[in-house]
Amino acid sequence: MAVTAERAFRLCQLLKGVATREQLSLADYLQSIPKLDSLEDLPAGTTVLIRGDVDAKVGAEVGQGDIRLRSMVETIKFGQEKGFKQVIFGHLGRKEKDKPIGSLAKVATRLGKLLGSEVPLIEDWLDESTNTVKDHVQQTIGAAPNGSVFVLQNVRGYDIETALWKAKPDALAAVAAKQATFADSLAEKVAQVYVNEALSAGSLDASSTIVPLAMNRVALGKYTAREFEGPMMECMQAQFVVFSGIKIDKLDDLEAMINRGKIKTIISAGSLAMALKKAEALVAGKEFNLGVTEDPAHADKPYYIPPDRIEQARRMLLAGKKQGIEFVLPCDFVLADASVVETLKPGDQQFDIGPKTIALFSQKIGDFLTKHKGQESTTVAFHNGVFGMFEDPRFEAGTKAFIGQLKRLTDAGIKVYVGGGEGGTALERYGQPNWVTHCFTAGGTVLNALGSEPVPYLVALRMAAQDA
Ligand SMILES: Nc1ncnc2c1ncn2[C@@H]1O[C@H](COP(=O)(O)OP(=O)(O)OP(=O)(O)O)[C@@H](O)[C@H]1O
Ligand SMILES: O=C(O)[C@H](O)COP(=O)(O)O
Repeated sequence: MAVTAERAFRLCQLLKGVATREQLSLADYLQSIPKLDSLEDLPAGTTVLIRGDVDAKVGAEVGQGDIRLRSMVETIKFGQEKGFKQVIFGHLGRKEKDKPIGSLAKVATRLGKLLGSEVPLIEDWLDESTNTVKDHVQQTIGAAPNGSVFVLQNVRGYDIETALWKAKPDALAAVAAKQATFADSLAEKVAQVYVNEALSAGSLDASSTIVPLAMNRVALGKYTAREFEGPMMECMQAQFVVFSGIKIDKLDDLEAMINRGKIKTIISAGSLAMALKKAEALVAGKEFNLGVTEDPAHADKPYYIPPDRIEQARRMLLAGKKQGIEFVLPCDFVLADASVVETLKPGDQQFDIGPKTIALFSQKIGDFLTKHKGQESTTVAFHNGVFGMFEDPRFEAGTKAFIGQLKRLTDAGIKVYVGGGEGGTALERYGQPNWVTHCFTAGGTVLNALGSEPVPYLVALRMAAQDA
């Protein structure tokens, strides 16, 4: 089915929040999107385009840096058994000024190893002057035997992929028209069946949003469907939530989780905690200086927290307290010179929680365990983010210590889930996989699913499935 610029425009409006979205739950999205097994009836030789989770830093040995690739194997094997010709496409990293975009060569090689078959990489596959697929792609796939698997070179090498990211409302129609051409060309020259097996591809990329609209059939891959239906649905019920990191827009996700009414305890650090700390002081009629974090001279910095976020934090605190939620916030901080302070002065910046906070968090975990004694098997904890600039050993202590606390919760019988992203990296660095119940292979997607915004590719797949 051709996308038509209007349908693409409609989807772009929904994704950018310009048009009003239906209020749907994660379960509603999952119900409306077909699963991989729905493609059982397709004959051998059918070409299937797979949006794959190829954003992986593949290490030297199998098992190193390839967890996202391994997550795709079951779905690809299903297609191989059916005799489909499968074309995997997706992104690796982001375009950075003066740096060449990453190549998927290592990813294709590792996928080949995991599948036990050759996985050729198709280079130079898009004509950017027209946003159409080059003819050699069709010829290569056409000549390949059934069961073949290909990888298209990094889709982010082409500007069309991320054209929606920064598009302003008045530019949406033009961007949608170009992306519709791209999607239609993939449908005409590559495949009319599309599978999303890219749990982490939560950005507004054309490959995971507009492209499915051009397809006759769409489906959610086995791993992705299972992750949403199992662990993600369970995290919706989390009573214990740890939220940290530097991105202040995570406040929206935490607010949505609070409004769901299940949370009993929130431990926070990083920017979110700074906003909550300030809000807590304001509610108590006190002052708490955030240092450079609230200084408008730093408004262009990632750690800057604007006044409207403080107001939001105040609203969240009040709503949370009404529900009986306990907010556990840092009481000391590590500064740039590694000194530890309990209050910040103008000009100060915090890079980690201090030792008193580490002890406080440990004590609060103990309190939580005591309170939930006997109910451990039905209690869920969700952990997102890191407590400081942990990549620098001077500021890793808070993050490192807390990974041990996750083990403590798991050992007590509580189900502990870790959102991917930096929280997942910290678990890898300071702990063992079995210290938690499950670690997601995605960060942003998990926050979207649990938080305030729907996952863009679920919105797109639902629309594609309804129209197909
Ligand atoms: N004071 C701080 N507290 C927390 N993180 C900080 C701080 N200062 C710098 N950072 C950096 O912020 C990054 C983590 O924040 P971010 O909000 O991006 O979390 P994340 O885990 O990547 O999120 P996601 O799970 O959404 O991918 C780390 O690279 C960390 O070094
Ligand atoms: O690594 C990730 O989190 C995903 O691949 C998404 O990457 P992006 O934030 O560059 O879209």
